[in-house]
Amino acid sequence: MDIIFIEELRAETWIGIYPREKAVAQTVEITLQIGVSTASAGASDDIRDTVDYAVVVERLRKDLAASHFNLLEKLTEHIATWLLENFAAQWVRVSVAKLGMMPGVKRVGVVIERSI
Ligand SMILES: Nc1nc2c(c(=O)[nH]1)N=C([C@H](O)[C@@H](O)CO)CN2
Repeated sequence: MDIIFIEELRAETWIGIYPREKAVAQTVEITLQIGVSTASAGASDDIRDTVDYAVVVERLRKDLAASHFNLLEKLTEHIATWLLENFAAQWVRVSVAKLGMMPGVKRVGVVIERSI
């Protein structure tokens, strides 16, 4: 399995179970591993034969700016499903973290793997 990855993407979204989290968008940090054959693009050198990571980042930021979820579990599942349904991905590993939520903790988050 070949992998296209996007690491530590920062995006704004509405996420959390507490009223203060529902009142203001917050930044999440996302790492994606997208399992897709890169053999065609490796041969053709043509962006149309692969997953364009710039397109993934742009569309994901737009999608998340309008998304409201309670749990990181739900947000992470949403991203995994979106990748599998909209790109030529066969497998994805999605990590979503909140930053500085608690004193003495750098990140909290969820990592999932899904496949078609
Ligand atoms: N397993 C989870 N635990 C918690 C979540 C979550 O999304 N998944 N969320 C919260 C709050 O929204 C938290 O981020 C506030 O600090 C608490 N626990």
